[in-house]
Amino acid sequence: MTSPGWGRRPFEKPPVPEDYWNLAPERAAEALSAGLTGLSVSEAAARLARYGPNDAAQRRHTPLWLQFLARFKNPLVLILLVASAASAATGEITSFVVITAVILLSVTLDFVQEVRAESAVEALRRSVALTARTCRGGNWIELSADQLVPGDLVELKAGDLIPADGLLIKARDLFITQAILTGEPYPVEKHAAPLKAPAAGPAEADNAGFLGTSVVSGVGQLLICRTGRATILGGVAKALGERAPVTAFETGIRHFGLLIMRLTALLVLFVLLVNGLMGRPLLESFLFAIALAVGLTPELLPMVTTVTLAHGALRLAKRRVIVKHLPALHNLGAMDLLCTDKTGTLTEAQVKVDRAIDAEGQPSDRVLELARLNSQFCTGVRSPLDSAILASPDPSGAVICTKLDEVPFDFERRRVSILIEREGRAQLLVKGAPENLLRLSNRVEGKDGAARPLDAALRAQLTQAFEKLSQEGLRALAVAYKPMPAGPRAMAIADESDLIFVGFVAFIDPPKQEAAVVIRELADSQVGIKILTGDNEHVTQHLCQSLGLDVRGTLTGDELAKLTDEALFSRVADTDLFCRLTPQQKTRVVLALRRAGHVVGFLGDGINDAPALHAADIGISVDSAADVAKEAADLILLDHDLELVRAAVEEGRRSFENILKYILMGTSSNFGNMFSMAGATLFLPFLPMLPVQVLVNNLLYDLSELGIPFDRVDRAALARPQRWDMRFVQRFMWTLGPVSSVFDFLTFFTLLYLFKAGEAEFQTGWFVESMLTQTMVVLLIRTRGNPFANLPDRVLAATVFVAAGLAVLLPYTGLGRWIGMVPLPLPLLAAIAGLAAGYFLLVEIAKRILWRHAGAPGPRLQRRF
Ligand SMILES: Nc1ncnc2c1ncn2[C@@H]1O[C@H](COP(=O)(O)OP(=O)(O)OP(=O)(O)O)[C@@H](O)[C@H]1O
Ligand SMILES: [Mg+2]
Repeated sequence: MTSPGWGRRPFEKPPVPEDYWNLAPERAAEALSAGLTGLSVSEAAARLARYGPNDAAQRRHTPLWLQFLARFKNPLVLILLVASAASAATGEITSFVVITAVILLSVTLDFVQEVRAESAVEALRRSVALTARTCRGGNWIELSADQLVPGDLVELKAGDLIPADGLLIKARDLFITQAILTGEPYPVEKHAAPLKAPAAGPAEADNAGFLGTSVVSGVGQLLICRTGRATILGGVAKALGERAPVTAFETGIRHFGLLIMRLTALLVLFVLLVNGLMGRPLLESFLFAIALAVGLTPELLPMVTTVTLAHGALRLAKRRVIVKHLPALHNLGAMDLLCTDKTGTLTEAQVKVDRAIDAEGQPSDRVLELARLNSQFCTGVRSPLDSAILASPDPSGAVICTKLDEVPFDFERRRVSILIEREGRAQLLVKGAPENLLRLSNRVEGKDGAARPLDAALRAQLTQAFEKLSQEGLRALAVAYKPMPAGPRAMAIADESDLIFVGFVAFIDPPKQEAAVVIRELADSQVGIKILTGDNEHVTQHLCQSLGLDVRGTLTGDELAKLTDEALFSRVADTDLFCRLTPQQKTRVVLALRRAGHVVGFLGDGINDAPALHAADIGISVDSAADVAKEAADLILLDHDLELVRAAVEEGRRSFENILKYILMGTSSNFGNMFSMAGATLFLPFLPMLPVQVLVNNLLYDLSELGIPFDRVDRAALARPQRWDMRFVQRFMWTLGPVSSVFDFLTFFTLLYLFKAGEAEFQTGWFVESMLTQTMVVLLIRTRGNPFANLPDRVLAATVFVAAGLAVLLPYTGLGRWIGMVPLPLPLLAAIAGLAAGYFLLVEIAKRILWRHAGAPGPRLQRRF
């Protein structure tokens, strides 16, 4: 609802050079006229006005009256404006007044509804917007990231998405993934020290942090130098965070719009031609043709779509689900496959240490002590495993040692290394996935503390011990260490070799029984589940067993790495468990599933889930997730509960169905009426309806449809994924359109030959008949089954009956007379009622046949990438 500021002063460029990373922090702060202690509240406000908000789109809020005026740029409204001017110029005051009223009413209606819907949704979106810890007026506060300005000071910690571009003024073991900028998947370490040699580009600027990159581990402080569009990423992506891909439903709606436009053009030309040949007055023919075009256009479609989606989003918000991106609801309605992670979704995420055992399988305090030191010093995202280790009883009491360095956890290595100094000796402590640690070890520590070689037999024995733990459903981490030479106080990944294996820490994480119930419900409504996890296959299989889920096929990351995309494509269908996946492999699986024609949802909360969240049709995350995951998601669950996903799927299907109702109405009843109107010009000696009457007719029809976004939806429509099927819409149109026309011609016949109606009476009679049938028929079309068993929502019932009632009463009022209507005799009204009843009966029969043959959701298209 905002557009780039119209003719207003553009935002200023930030006062630092583009290669500000070559400046010392003090120089940069000076250039920014800020200190290194943050801004005052008033200064920040002034800067926000000068440099603009920190979002890539940098939109100024357009005043409401300008937004309102902007609607008059719509071609349809322009045609109407021309028509009203033409009427005024030729003295057709009645037409002029009615057309103007129609324009004002429809524009206002549209505007008010959309503004209300969008501001409600915007408020929801803001409630889950990214925040940054910022120093303002000497206090550290959590601030919405779009409020940041050059000169602000921001704190960074593991899991954060960097909110703008800036210079690091503090950094401790700070590792940042810059894949989005440089394509480099591994995190790079950043320092607060000035660069030794000037850096040519951001890739070499090890002292700067950039918008959109994420903190893997460590902590830091960033002096914000450039915000919004002045950032590197902001310059590239005009609207960051707004997911551009159009949903299949949106494409469908566009095709539908084109179809209607073509038909309208044809019909209008036809009418103009016929009237011209028949020598009717030019202005009147023109106005009539215009009125037909207006009548045919589904002008409320954008409003109905937005209001329906917004209504769905608000209902979901009550159930604690936030929709960040409205069209995502379409995809939710179409989703037939949900990929999910394990921890927190299928388990309670209440991880506890079950036992710690040494290489011989005996309980060992030493293992726990080393694990605890490792967890205590690691600065990466606090994993539930670390929290569990730190929460377990401490047998050894506080050990006195200092941390020298760290190589943080990442999902490729699956381990954390900490270099410590203890009693004057340097030691490397490694904790991570057992397979990986066993591979890196060449010795084993015995009970006596002595290390002996790790031979093949011992290796097999340890692998077996690990598998046994996993099969019991216990997650396990291995612990290993290595004495380091005195001197160097730093370490690198290369040091993680020739380790001494010490033992395992095993964790329990109780399965979430409710999840199994929801998974079954999802299966009943035709949404399949696949589990994509970084954990190993034994634990995951055990978990599925204890939840009573039967799974077909398991694929591990190692196996997956050997498959080509084609081979993977042929395997995904009968594989339900994907284990030990790296973040990139999660993405590969999602893409393969999409290629197989599925509409794929992905639920995950970790940094490692972010790429797959992006790749899926619908990314779903939770409020407590890492920033990157939240940012990549379309849907945020405020509670980590699969039931919310089920509710969201239902809501997606509900909005699909309600939008479809409007479209089906437009293609059948409305289309049929306008079609007959054009046809009637062929043989009637006068216009079948006056242009103003057509416009009023259209206005009342619009009024009757206003309740559609709030309507109830059949159970049958919620029972399976909803896909846009243009062929079905067309079949609907070419069946119900003619049905409507048949009755229209029967009405003509009745009026002309049975009642010998004159021009005004004919036009009035037909107005009433067409209004009655057009509006009331929604009560039949809105449901796939028996309309008496599936009653409409109160709002829709009210709009329909008010519109129909107004249509019947209008001829008896002054207003009716003014637009050329005459009161209808009762027998004629009765005949019209009879005709309408016949029409409803035929529609009901045709509708049921159509739906019976509608078959499964639309064809599964193979997608190309
Ligand atoms: N804090 C940690 N220290 C050492 N190793 C870890 C740590 N956290 C995770 N790992 C290792 O990395 C593996 C993958 O991590 P994790 O299980 O969290 O992946 P995931 O894909 O997020 O799983 P899930 O589907 O359960 O969310 C773990 O199985 C474990 O071996
Ligand atoms: Mg996870």
